[in-house]
Amino acid sequence: LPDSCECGKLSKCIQSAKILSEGSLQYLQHIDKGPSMIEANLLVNILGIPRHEHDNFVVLPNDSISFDWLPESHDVIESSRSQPLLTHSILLDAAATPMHTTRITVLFDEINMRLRSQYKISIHSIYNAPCNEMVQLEHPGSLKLVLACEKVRGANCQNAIKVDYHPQCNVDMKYSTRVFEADGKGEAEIFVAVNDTHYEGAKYFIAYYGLCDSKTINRYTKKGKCILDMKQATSKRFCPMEKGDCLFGIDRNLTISPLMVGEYGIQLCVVYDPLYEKPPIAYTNTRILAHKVTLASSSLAISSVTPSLHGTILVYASLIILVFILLIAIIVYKCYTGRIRCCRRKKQIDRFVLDEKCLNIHHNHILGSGKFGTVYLAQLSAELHGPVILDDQQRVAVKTPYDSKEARALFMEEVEGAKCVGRHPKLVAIIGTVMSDDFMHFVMEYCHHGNLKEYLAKRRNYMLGLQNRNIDLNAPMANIEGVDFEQVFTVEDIHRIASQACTGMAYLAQNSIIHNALCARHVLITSDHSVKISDFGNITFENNSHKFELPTELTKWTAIEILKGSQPSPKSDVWCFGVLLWELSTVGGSPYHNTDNRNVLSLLEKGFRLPKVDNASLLLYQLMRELWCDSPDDRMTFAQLSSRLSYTIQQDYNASHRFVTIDRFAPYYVDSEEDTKTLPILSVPEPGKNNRRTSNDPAHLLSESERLLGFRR
Ligand SMILES: Nc1ncnc2c1ncn2[C@@H]1O[C@H](COP(=O)(O)OP(=O)(O)OP(=O)(O)O)[C@@H](O)[C@H]1O
Repeated sequence: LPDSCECGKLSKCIQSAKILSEGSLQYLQHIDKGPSMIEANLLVNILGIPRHEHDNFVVLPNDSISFDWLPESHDVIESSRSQPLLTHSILLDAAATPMHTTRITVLFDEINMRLRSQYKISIHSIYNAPCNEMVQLEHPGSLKLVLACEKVRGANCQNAIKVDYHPQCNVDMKYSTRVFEADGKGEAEIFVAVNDTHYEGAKYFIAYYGLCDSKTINRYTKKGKCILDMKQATSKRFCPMEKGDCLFGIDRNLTISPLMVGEYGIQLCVVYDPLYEKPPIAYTNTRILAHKVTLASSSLAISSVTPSLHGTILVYASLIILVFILLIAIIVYKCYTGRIRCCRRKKQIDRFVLDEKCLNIHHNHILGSGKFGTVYLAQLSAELHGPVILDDQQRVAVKTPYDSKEARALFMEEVEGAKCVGRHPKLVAIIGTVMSDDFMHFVMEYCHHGNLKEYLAKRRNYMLGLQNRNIDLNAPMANIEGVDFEQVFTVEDIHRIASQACTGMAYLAQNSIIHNALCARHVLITSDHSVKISDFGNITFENNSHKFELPTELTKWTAIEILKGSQPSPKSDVWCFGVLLWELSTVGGSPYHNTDNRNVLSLLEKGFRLPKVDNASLLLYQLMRELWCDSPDDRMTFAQLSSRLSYTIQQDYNASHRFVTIDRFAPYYVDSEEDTKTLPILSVPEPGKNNRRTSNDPAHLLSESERLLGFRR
């Protein structure tokens, strides 16, 4: 410590803190916290925090400490479990213990308690009581904790927690294939060769195999990824060679019978845990990446299929062709008898092309404008029965690019992105395009309440109006005369919108699509107040080396690793989702509202995060913080987030007041008007506009940002 360390300057004095590499599980008890929930109290000892004359550091609950399990990313059975939850931490008397000790209480669901063994406890900040100072640790100290039987004081080892290593998938393997005839049917065998020496200590292997679903097309390579749908996949377990006591013998061939034309996929996992007697459960709604087994569609289907199978295939193929011809005949007949009058497609090349005559654009009704185009209200001809059910007025939204080469290029990106993502109830659906040399129109579902950012601002202003009239809707006998409940916003609305947006994002992630621009402005609200994710102009695909260009206007939503130059992943969308949750909780506040884009990364690197706000419960804020972990690997997936959200909503249901509260003086509303607008790409910024907010003095920037982010000075 430098001599000059004083109160108020401690954050500069403290470089890092270590935590004792062991924790102790003090006691374990069943507390009735709902079905199958177990509450555990853990003692955490902290070592190595530098001492100081004012030294009396403590770890405060919530923000300063986090508790994570260490899941394995390729774990096939992980997604449907809920994570352990840090419910509270209590400071123990620091003076009475030789080390700084804190007690935390963690809520496990019973399955996790039985199966999971490794957790990480991280201390992010410490509190110095005499100085009334929160000190952010530059490198959060982390403690890896194994919940092993002997660490549970007073536990009966027979019944204590099992140390468990989950199956690890994506195992190196080689396979060979054989096709043969059995009982007049075609059969195939896949022989798996695993290099056992790599997997010493393996209890057994488990292979999942079945028909390969290659629907997820990589935009750049145009090839599909092989994905196994666990609803249809079969599993088989086999043992490493030498294991005499293996229950399942040593044959490693997977028999596929009867053989069907198509590609097959195989995924191999290794199980180490001696206590893991049963094969891992593969939940039926899980889809896992698999190696493609090429024999099925080429060698097997064409050259090796037996005559009887060949016959069956021929019969099926002829039937399909017949049905197809019949369908075409019906469509042609309907077209010529005038039932599909308007939108007979000229070309069949692009299924999204619409006839201009089908579209009546209301040029005087602008829904909004963005970076590269204007969105108008329009109507489709009543005769057009597209894939999307429209309202009774057949209303749609039509985007038209500004008149510039750059705007048209961005417009085309968005159209291509929208075609790529496919259809999902929580995504704005593309209805079609109308293109000519003179104009370009992108026709999409109409969302009556517009974008979420403006939707929130409208409700916030209405509720401020109620406050002006001294109406407190949360008061037991509130005067609700004249209150328009369409215009108020509830805590339940926060939860509902968050869950619906999460469903849409989970669909994208499941299809390896990264949105890259998730924020309240890009979420639209329909006439029945449900959510649709929009703006697919920035999408990329997982594991794609294509250079990603960060949209600068989204810096404040962008994940830390992307700001540092890494490639995006679904986990970077998870970060954006955290910011979206914050926007919801502030009812449309602007994140880091008074911080210049250029300074966001350095603040995040220092560990600063958006502060907790009143409408977010502790649980919800804890969840947001987990979405803003530095490392994408430490963030949960959208599938996990979805179950965490439902859990949080359930827990918050009784605790929270019904209507959101609005702090009219909250600083994050100051610029929100400005943030709802996006300037057209051709517009020239007002001179000196950016200079208004910031000072060039980095020290000033930091302290100002600290204050704005909610840290006490
Ligand atoms: N399908 C739709 N239904 C109703 N309103 C829409 C629809 N699409 C867009 N809008 C409105 O038009 C506005 C402008 O949309 P647009 O996509 O051009 O820009 P943006 O969402 O602000 O994003 P960006 O400028 O980054 O492209 C939106 O904010 C929304 O209010």
